[in-house]
Amino acid sequence: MTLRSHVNGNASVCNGARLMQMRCGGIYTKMRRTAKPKAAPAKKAKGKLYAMPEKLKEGTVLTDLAKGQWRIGPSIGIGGFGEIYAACRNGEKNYDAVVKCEPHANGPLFVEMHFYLRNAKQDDIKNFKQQHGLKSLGMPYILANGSADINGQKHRFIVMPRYGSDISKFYAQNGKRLPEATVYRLAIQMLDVYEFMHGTGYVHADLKAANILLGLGKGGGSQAYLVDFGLASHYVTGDFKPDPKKMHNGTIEYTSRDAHLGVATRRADLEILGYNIIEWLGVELPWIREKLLTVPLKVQKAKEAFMADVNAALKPLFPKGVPAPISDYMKYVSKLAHNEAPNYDKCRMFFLNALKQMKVVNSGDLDFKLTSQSSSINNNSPPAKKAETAAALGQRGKVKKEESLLINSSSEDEIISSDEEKDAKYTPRRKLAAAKASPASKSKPTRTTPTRKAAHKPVSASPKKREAPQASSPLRSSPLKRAKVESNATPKAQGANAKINFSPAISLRSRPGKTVINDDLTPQPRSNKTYEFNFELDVSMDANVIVNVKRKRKAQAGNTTPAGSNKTPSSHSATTPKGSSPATRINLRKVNGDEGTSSPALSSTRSPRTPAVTLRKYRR
Ligand SMILES: Nc1ncnc2c1ncn2[C@@H]1O[C@H](COP(=O)(O)OP(=O)(O)OP(=O)(O)O)[C@@H](O)[C@H]1O
Repeated sequence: MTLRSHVNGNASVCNGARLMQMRCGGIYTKMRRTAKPKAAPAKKAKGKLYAMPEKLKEGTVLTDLAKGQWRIGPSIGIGGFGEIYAACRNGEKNYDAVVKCEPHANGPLFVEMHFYLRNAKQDDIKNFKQQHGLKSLGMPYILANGSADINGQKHRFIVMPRYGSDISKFYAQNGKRLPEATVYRLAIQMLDVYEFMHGTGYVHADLKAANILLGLGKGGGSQAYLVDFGLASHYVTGDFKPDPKKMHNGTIEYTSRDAHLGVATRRADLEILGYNIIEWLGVELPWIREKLLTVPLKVQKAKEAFMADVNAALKPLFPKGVPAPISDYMKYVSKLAHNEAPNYDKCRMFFLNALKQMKVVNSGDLDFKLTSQSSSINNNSPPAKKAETAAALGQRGKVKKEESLLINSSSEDEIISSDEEKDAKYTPRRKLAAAKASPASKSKPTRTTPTRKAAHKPVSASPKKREAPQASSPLRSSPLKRAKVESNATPKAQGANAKINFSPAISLRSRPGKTVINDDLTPQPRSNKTYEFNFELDVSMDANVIVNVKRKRKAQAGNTTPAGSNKTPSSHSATTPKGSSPATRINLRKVNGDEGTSSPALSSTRSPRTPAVTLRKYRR
C-alpha cells in the first residue's frame, strides 16, 4: 500500500517495508514488515508507544529552526528507530549532510540532539583540536535541527555532516578482522573523541564498528568519526549506584561491566573500546564464543571474570602471545576506579608505541586491506570462516535490513518496572527482540561508499589535558524513583560486586549487535490491559501484559507473605527465605477478565488469582 504524506507542503510517498511497533508481554519492540505490501497505517496504532518515522520522499524540503532549508536525498541508513537521509542545502547540489529523523516522542534523538547542541559546538571542537595539537577529531557536530509535521505526525530532525562507510563493513569484508596497525590507530582516534566527550561530562556508551564512520571525501579516510550519541549520558563522579532501569544498556557484546549495572562511567567507555579492539584483531570474545549473548547476566559475569584477571583472560585468546598494547590497555582499564579520570595520554601511548615498533606512521588514510603481515597476529583466528565478498556483504546487509525483528514471549522477556512515571514526554528506545542468532553470524548492512573530499591528517595525542567538569545537571539523569541497591563496598569494589540479579528465567532480553536502551528518560505509560497468571502454569504470552516489579524491604522471618494475599503454591515456593536480601515482587494483573474475582468457587475452572509472586534476589 502506498501512503501519502505531506511535509512542509510537499507531497511525499511512503511505501513498502516499514518498521512497525509490536507490543508483547509487556515489552515494546519493533517488527520490520518486509514482503507484505499491505502496510499498516503509518500513524502509530492505538496503544503502540513507538512509531517509526514517516518515510521522507526525495526532494522533500525541511525547514530548520533557523529557517535554513534542507533538501532530502536518498535514504542512506536506518537506525533503531529513525532513518538517515543524505541531504543538502536547498538550492545546492552537494549532498554533504545527513538528516536523521524520528518521531518527536522518541527519546534517543532528543538526547543526541541536546548532546550536540550543548557539548559539540563546532567552536568547542576547534578549540579542543587546537589545545591538543590535533589536525582532525572524530567528533561529529550538528548543523541544524527542527521539527516537521509528517503525515500528521510530529517529527524531530537533526542535520549533521555526512560521513562515509562504517568500519564494520571492512571488518566483515576481511573475515572479521582489521589490520593490527589500523586497530591501534582507530583506538587512538577513539580515545581522542572520548577525551573530548568526557571533557563535557558525558560518556558515549555505545562504541562499536557500526558506529564508527570514515570521513567523506578526499583525505576523509584518515579520520574515523564516532556517531550515534543516543545513549550519551552524564557520567558519575560520586558514589557507584547501580540503576536497574539502565542495566545492560548498550550493545551486549561490548557493554561494560558498569553499564551492565546501569552506571555511566568513563572507565566504561574505555572498557567498551577494549572489547572492540580485541575483536577487531580477529579474536572472538569469550561471551560470544560461548554463545551467552541472549542472557545479559551471563555476559556480565563473563566480563567480570575477564576483567578480574586480564592476563589470564587474554592468554587463550592470543595463543601466539598477547599484543603488548592490548594487555597494557586492558590491565590499565581494569584498575581504574569508577569515578577516576582516565589518563588518555597514557592509553594512547600504548598504541603509539606499538605503531612505532611496527614502523607504521599514524597518519594518512586508514588502511583496511589485510595483508599476510597485518593478519598474522597471534590470535585464534575464529573468523577462520572465509572472508565474505563485498557483493555477498551487500546482499547480506540488504537482507538484514529487512529481516523481521520478531519477539516471542519467552521467559526471557524484559520486566518493566512499575515505578516509571506516567507523565514523561519522551519514549525510551527499547530495542528488544528475539534475536537468538549468534552475533558472530551478523554484520551491519553495508553503507553507501563515499567519494572522498576534504583532507585531514590526524596526529598523535597532545600533552595538554582538559579538565572534566563535575557532572551536575545530567541530561538524562533520572528524576524517577530508583531502587536502592547500593552495597557497602568501596566504590571500586562496588563496581564489581553491587548487583541486582533477576532470576535467570526472567532475564532481560538482549539484541546481539544492536543497541539496547532501557532508560528512564521516557517512562512507559501503563497499559490499560493487564493480565494475571499463575507463574507455574504454561501461559501463552501472546497478549499485552504489564509486569510490575517492586522490591520490598527485607521481610521479617515468618512474615514474608504480602498482607491479605491468597497465596498460591507457586508463590509459596518463591517466598524470600529468612535473612535474605530484599525480594523482588512481581504483580501480574489481568483487567478484562475476572479482575477482583478471587472466589474459590471459580478456582476449579480458572487459575487462582495470584496477587503477588515473590522472587528471590540472587546473591553472590
Ligand atoms: N553522519 C552520517 N553520515 C553518513 N551515514 C550516517 C551518518 N550518521 C549515521 N549514518 C548511517 O546511518 C546508520 C544509523 O545511524 P545511527 O547509528 O546514528 O542511528 P540509530 O537510530 O541511532 O541507530 P542504532 O540502531 O545503531 O542505535 C549508521 O550506521 C550509518 O551507517
